[in-house]
Amino acid sequence: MSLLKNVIKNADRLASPFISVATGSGHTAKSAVESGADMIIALNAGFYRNIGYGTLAAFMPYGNANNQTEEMLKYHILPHVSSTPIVAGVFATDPELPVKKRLERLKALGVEGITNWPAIGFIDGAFRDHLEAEGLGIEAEVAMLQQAGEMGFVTFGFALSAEDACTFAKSNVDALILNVGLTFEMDDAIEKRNQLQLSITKAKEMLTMVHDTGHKPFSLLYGGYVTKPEDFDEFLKQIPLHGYAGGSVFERFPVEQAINAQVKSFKNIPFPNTNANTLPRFGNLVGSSAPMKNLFTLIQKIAPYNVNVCIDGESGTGKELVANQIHLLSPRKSHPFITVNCGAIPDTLVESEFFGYEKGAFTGAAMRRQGKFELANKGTLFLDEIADLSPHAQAALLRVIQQGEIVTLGGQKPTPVDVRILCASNQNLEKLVEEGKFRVDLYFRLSTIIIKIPPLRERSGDVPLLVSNILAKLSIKFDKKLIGVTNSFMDRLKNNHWTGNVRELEQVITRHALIEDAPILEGKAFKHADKPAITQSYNENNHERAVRAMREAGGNKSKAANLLGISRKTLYVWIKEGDEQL
Ligand SMILES: Nc1ncnc2c1ncn2[C@@H]1O[C@H](COP(=O)(O)OP(=O)(O)OP(=O)(O)O)[C@@H](O)[C@H]1O
Repeated sequence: MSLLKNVIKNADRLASPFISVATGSGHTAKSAVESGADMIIALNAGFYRNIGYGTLAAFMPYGNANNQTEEMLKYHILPHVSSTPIVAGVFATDPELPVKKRLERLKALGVEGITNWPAIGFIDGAFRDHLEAEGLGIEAEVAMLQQAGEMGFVTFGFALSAEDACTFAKSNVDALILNVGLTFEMDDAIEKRNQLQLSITKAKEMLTMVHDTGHKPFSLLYGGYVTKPEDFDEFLKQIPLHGYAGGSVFERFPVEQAINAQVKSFKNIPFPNTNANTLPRFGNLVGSSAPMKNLFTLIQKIAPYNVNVCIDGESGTGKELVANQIHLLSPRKSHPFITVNCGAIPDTLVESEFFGYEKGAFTGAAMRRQGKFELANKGTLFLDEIADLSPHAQAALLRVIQQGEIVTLGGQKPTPVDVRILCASNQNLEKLVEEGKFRVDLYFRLSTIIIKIPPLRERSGDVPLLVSNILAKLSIKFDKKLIGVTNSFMDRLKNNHWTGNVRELEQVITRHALIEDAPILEGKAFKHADKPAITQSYNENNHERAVRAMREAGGNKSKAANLLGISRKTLYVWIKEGDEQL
């Protein structure tokens, strides 16, 4: 069964809102995948938006809407998507192919779901009456979705009114996308609240009428006055929605950053009344051991103040989750949270990554590009793997921290930026300072507060909670009943060394959930399969372990990182450590 079908079937057990991005280009699809979106909807509206038309242009069946969508999928979107489920927006009347043929072609491309688009619901008045009379109205959309359902697609009824939503629900669509209007950004706070409340009322009315029909399809919100995570949080508090299907909230300029920052924050919104939420947690951090409770208290204390924080912890201990939680508990929470992986920036690109560039600043600079500091303005910048910054990059970073302003490449005058910096490292920064590899002045600027996340082996009491949390997520993902692990397996998990910490635990549980057939995992294969010789040879250093893992994985970096239970980023660091020793 497809991933999408599983999620929909287990909708009431979702731990966090289901977030989809409606895309009309390869660029936005790529960002959606990178941001961890649960689904992508390919709509030609996004295509028109990209070439500068208002979205209404997309509702006109210019040319052949289905040809456009199919080509957009084939040449732009699919090359960037591997496992994220894709839903295609299909026009119910196709001038070129019988609808069944069109759906077959989309199936062959790997599309998992179908929605009615351009939706007739956008059209009203006499024109709609004529279209309905011609058989081009909602009945045609219902018939198209029914055909898609019979062919094994997951069907999404895209509805603009309560009546249309009920029509789709009664025709047994798998899911509804409830459009509550266009997305508007508004400066006037009172007006925005009013408009938001109006769209909440509209969505509530739509969903109540649908539920009154006796149908309870998976329901996603679309559009509306939703530009910030708090806006969607308001909806979730008042209406039993399963998630957000996008609209232009994610496709704002600069697109890549907007999608990335927004999707993550939307997914972080606590979802009321789920099993996974009954676990002791602090935001998305699960834990109840004494060191974790201390950590949560410390985060709570320091988060509201505008101080830079350095997060210190081994690979996979949850440094990014901690950084995100600090941001969410700060007054900056409605501004961007931008992550930079310092290990991934080549030295020559440091300035353009951090500060951005003007059009024409160098060959190839076809348009102005904002740097990470500008993107994070008023928000939080999370510098991951900070120890990987070259001396040159360290100097550039220190300058902007000291001066509170940036100058873009090719730019003339400095622009002030207001950014809180959080950084993380899985190497000992103090030691690097002593060794002269990290600037002491920068270290002091970044480490006003140091937060240490204890390795998992020092808080084995958290293992059962983490296992429950992982199983809850996996049982939805794989549509398997996963209740727990046997006592003997739990003892072994609690006593394991966990070099790769929580990430490694996630990988071990995932492997067992897949290979074992019972709802209670026994972990018979654990010793041999999950603790290969590489993790048992404690006298090997990280570089040697990385090299051995690379050999075992036949040179495949992702596989090697998996074997060690570390991220690819960390694998690079470990491989590089050897070069430095030579
Ligand atoms: N306390 C926790 N509760 C729930 N999940 C956790 C916790 N700690 C870590 N995780 C999960 O473990 C994985 C690794 O977390 P994260 O990426 O934040 O670690 P990291 O320390 O930043 O790793 P790296 O140094 O390798 O980048 C993620 O899937 C995260 O959700």
